Parts: sequence; structure tokens; C-alpha cells
Amino acid sequence: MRITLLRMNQEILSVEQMYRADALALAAGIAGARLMEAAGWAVARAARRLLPKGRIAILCGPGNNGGDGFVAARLLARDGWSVRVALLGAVERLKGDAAIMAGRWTGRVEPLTPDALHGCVGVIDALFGAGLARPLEGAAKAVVEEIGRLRLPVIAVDVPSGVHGDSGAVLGLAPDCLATVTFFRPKPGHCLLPGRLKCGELVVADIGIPAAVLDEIAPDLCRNGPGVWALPEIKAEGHKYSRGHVLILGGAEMTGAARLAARAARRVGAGLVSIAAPPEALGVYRAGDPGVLVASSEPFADLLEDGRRNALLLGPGGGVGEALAGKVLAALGTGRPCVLDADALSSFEGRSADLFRHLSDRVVLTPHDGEFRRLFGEMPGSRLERARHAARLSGAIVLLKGADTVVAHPKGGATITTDAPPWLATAGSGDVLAGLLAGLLAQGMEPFEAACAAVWLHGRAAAEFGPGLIAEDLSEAIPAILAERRWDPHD
Ligand SMILES: NC(=O)C1=CN([C@@H]2O[C@H](COP(=O)(O)OP(=O)(O)OC[C@H]3O[C@@H](n4cnc5c(N)ncnc54)[C@H](OP(=O)(O)O)[C@@H]3O)[C@@H](O)[C@H]2O)[C@H](O)CC1
Ligand SMILES: [K+]
Repeated sequence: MRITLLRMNQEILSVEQMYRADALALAAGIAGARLMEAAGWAVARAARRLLPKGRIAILCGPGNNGGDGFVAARLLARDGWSVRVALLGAVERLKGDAAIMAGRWTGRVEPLTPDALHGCVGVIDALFGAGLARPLEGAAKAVVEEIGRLRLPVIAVDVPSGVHGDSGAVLGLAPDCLATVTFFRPKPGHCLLPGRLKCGELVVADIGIPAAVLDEIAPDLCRNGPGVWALPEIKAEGHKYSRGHVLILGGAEMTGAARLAARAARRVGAGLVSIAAPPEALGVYRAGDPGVLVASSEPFADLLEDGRRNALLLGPGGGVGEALAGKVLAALGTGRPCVLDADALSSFEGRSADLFRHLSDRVVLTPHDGEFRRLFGEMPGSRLERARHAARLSGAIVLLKGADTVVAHPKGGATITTDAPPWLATAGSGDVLAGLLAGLLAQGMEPFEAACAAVWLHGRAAAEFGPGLIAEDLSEAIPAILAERRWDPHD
């Protein structure tokens, strides 16, 4: 399924899809050499903008990534830059467009060794791109190590050599780049950690591949942002019930979690928010924010009877165990949109099948990596692959939290959020996210869109607040963000 179940923000293409895009462009009559000229031009442009004026080492690999490097070398030299070109392997072994571009370079080509860096003030890394097949070794490894020792600024062609385009994993080692110039559309490896951190600034250059190739490729992954979802409108004729009623299950001891979630749900626009509290903790909850309704969570089934409580959130501070697991199953039995977070997930450790058989795409699971492992066990693959697999396996939407949060739909669509600041990793931040999500569900957003929007608002709130953020600040930063309303759809 293509995520035009959403409006697209920026599509992300796998390495295989990128090769298909390339092949479709060729089939449409666009010469490969033209694409490579455009790619090299974009790299040279970034180098002019970002590298210090001085001698530049251009490190070329044995494939087309190296071909882009030869183009950049020619264009920079033509503009009067001093360049030093080093090649891994022999020029005679280059093939296709890379061989053509090496032929257009009339300067010297030296063998790739760390010596090629000496006297240089910057580097263009055109060793390996989409075709990286194994960890760096030999001369390539030695040169990348030397770049690190010399702390030279690097511009990577397509991906920093050593970063896998699909997983973002570093195979052996990869340079820390000032910028990475990729072509047509980003790849998962630019968005997932640790690859994203190696890339520096990501430049996505148009090299003449027609956007129409995407109709054929039908990508089902994109970067999360306001182009992907639309927030619910606040209607003039609306009233508190039409803006939804969130029911949050509170715990007996970690009472802060449900309260943080409740405040977030209210700030994001839910009409009413109730906390269902264990009898012994009712006093704590009642002494909290006066705008929150508080009711006893016993018996929980009674609270679920009122269908106006149209979005349910269980887990924050809920206390791992049978009691919570039972309430989760009761909540799922209503068929209403439901967020399962934290303890609600951990309560099914070792018996996840009992949970999965009650799930649907009306339910969003919001694990961090530890909770994910408890529920899904050790899974191979990148965070993207794991979130997608977990969504298919469970039948629910999976929101895998982290510095590169992935939201995956059980039928295949997924987003990666790339711009959450590191200071968002603070106690209680996950409770706020769950509350934002429940608040959006109560207002009638589709669960997948609501999950993406909640993640984005959460990250934006943290970014706007800045370092020093504590979880309580997040909800208070939401109104200013909602007031902007005119976000750049590609933000
Ligand atoms: N539409 C586009 O995206 C365009 C992309 N361009 C550029 O092309 C590269 C992809 O080119 P490709 O030739 O497919 O792959 P690479 O250049 O990345 O690398 C392949 C060669 O590298 C060898 N290799 C791979 N890993 C290692 C390693 N660890 N150590 C040594 N050698 C390695 C591989 O050898 P094999 O033995 O595995 O065959 C290949 O020889 C893309 O990234 C863009 O930069 C176009 O220029 C424009 C259009
Ligand atoms: K590269």
C-alpha cells in the first residue's frame, strides 16, 4: 500500500527502489551520463558552499559513486579549485558511466592511500554509495581513519562511505560528514541512526529523474511532517463532546504519568479528559489539574460503557501485571481507538499472542526499544524493519520511539521522524506523547495520521522549548505550535 492513505511529505526510497528510479529514468530516454553529470554538479556546488577554499581530496571508488566524484573534480578544477583525485582500484577497471567520467577528467589520478589527504583542507567522499556491499577494509578503511585523525571536513556523495543506505548501519566505519549530497529522494539510511548522524546536513539534489517514476515505484515510506497529516479543524459549531473525550487509566503509584498524558491530551484539543484512578489514589488525582475529570477505575468496565469516551489510553504508570492486562483487553473489546503504552505493553511480556489477537489498526502501540523487546522479542534488522515487522505481526500501528521514531502501519505504510532534538529524551516525555496521540484520536483523526502528528508535534514542542526541557514543558509549548498552523508541508 502506498502512503497516499496519507498525503505524501517526502518519499524515502530504499536502495533497490533508487536503482529502479534510475532504471526508469533511463527507460524514459534520460542518459545515465546526464544523471551522473547532474549528480557531480550538485556535489561540486555543495563543496563550493561548504568546504574551505584550498586543496580538496576527491576520493573515488570503483563504481558509479566514484563516477560522481570524477565529475565533481572536473567542475571544481574548472572553477579554479585545486583538487587531488585518488582512486580505489585501476582506472581501466571502471565501467559504464564511471569510465566515461574518468575519461573526461584530464588531471592526475593517484592510488588511494592516506597520503592522498596530505596538503588538503577538505574531502569529497565518493568511495561507496548505494552499492556498499561489505565493511570498509584495506586502503578505504585506512583513508577514512586518517580523515578522522586529521579532522578534515567531508562532503559525502550519496551516503558517507560505510553507511548502509537501507539500514543506516555503519559497516565497520564511516566518516563524520559536514554534508551529504544525495539524489532524487533520501534513503532510510539518511534518516535512521547511526547513519543520520554521520551525514551532517542532508542535501537532496534534483538530477533530472522525473517524479513520475514514483507512480511506478509506489513508495510506502516517507519523512514525517505536516505534509503527511492534517490536524482536526476546530469547528465554530463544536462543543466539548464533539471534540472528543479521552479516558486515561492512571496507576496507584506512578501518578505523574497519567497526569502528564492528561494535560497533553487537553492541550492538543480534546474536549474532555478523564483519569480513571485506583480507589486508593483518587485523592492524588483529584488534587491535580482542576480541568481533569477523575473517576474510580473500579470496576473499569463501567467506565467503558459510555461510548462518548471515544479514545482510550492505558499504560503510563499503570503497573505491570494481570490487573492491567485485564483492563487492556476490556478496553480493546470496545473497538474504540486505543493507545497502549509503557506498562500496558510490558504486561504482555511472554504472552504477546494473547494481546495480538485483539489488535487492529485502530490501536497504536507506543513502545520504546526495551518495551518493544519485551513484546516482540529480539528481532533482526533496522528499527524501520523491526517496526514494520511488528506492525504486520500484531495487526496494530506500531510507533517505535527513539531519536529516529518510526510509525508503521500493519498494511505497509511507514514514516520516520528525523528532527526530534536530543533533549526530548527525558523522563515523562513518553507519557506526554501518548497523551497527545490520545487527544488527537478523540478528535477523530485516523490512528496512523494521529500517531505521526503526535510524534511531530512532540518533537517540534521540544525543539521550540530548547535545552533544559522537562516533560511538563512539552504540553505548554503546544499552543504556540498549534497557533502557527502554517507549517511548511516539507518541514
Ligand atoms: N539515480 C541515482 O541514484 C544515481 C546514482 N549515481 C551514483 O551511483 C551510485 C551507485 O553506484 P554503484 O556502482 O551501483 O555502487 P557504488 O559506486 O556505491 O559501489 C559499487 C562498487 O563498490 C564495490 N564495493 C562495495 N562495497 C565495497 C567495500 N566495502 N570495499 C571495497 N569495494 C566495495 C563494489 O564491488 P563488488 O565487488 O561488491 O562488486 C562495486 O565495485 C550512487 O550511490 C550514486 O552515487 C549516479 O551517478 C547518478 C544516478
Ligand atoms: K560516498
